[in-house]
Amino acid sequence: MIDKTYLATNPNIWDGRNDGDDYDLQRWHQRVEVIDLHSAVIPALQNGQKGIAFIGFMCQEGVKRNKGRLGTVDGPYELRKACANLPVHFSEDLKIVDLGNIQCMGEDLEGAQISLGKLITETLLAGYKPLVWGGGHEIAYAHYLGIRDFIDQKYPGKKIGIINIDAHFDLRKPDPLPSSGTPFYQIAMDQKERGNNFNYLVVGIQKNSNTKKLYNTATELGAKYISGRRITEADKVGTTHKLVDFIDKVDFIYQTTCLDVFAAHYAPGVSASAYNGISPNPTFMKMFKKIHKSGKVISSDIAELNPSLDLDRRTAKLAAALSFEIVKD
Ligand SMILES: N=CN[C@@H](CCC(=O)O)C(=O)O
Ligand SMILES: [Mn+2]
Ligand SMILES: [Mn+2]
Repeated sequence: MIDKTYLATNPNIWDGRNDGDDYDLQRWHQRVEVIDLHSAVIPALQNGQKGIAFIGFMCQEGVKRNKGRLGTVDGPYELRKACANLPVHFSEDLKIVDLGNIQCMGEDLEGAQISLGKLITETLLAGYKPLVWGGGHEIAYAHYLGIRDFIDQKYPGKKIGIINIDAHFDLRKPDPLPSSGTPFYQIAMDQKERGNNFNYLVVGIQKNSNTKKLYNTATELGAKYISGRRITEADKVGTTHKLVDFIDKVDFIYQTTCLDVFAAHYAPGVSASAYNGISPNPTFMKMFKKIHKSGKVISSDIAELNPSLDLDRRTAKLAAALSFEIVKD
């Protein structure tokens, strides 16, 4: 299953404060089992046991092709460090594994996307819920390939819905190459070829971050969106309705978060930082939890962490906080 793009995680990353071995004293670094797929297979889950699998996507080729600021290749490393000290607030029998990383070799983005997709399919087939840490938003096309192939094998005909929390549509047409700005266009074309609807909801869209052409493409492709300025308590009823309506119409959800959806003071460590991005306040977090508690999310990722632009590890900690909500009971 693995090839030259695979790089196992150094178990030393998963280290931090140790308050003791009792379950209620533990932190993530005491629970995460690092698996080196060169010498081991994805561990089997017991009957009924739940599993979360962390995977890193060490890649910035898509951001480079999209003329962005480089640094996302180091995102997975910083994200693991930011998660290591998180307290354990999940059931004692939840299995958490770190399956390692897929790296982009040179300019071979397409090869890395295929490898990541295969690893995600295998992880899903083993019964785990993947949480993939990027990497630029080119992660999304790879992630989709992995989920699509899993659904084809296990649940043929079931509908995939994508919820992208992002300031951007990322619906550019490859010109000529795919990049971090094209993944959802690529997915839309693939779904079309298969005779399926493109079920895509973007949460956090900013007018000053997307051209008219991108809005038109979104309309043509039947994409739905919720503007960043609507993620407020005052607009809660309308946004919740839109969200629930989308969730109800699909069978499985792939949830992806592009960290540049957050305002620059919360998320300075991204290529396309935004002064007017959304806030990770309780209104947003409730919405985020609503998606993840729907029971339909089979896989998720967090993209665009660029540690070289981060301040005081703020963006990494925000990404860790989102990971915490995904993993928590
Ligand atoms: N993944 C990011 N996509 C954005 C980047 C915008 C920017 O760099 O300003 C896009 O292509 O629209
Ligand atoms: Mn974005
Ligand atoms: Mn994006």
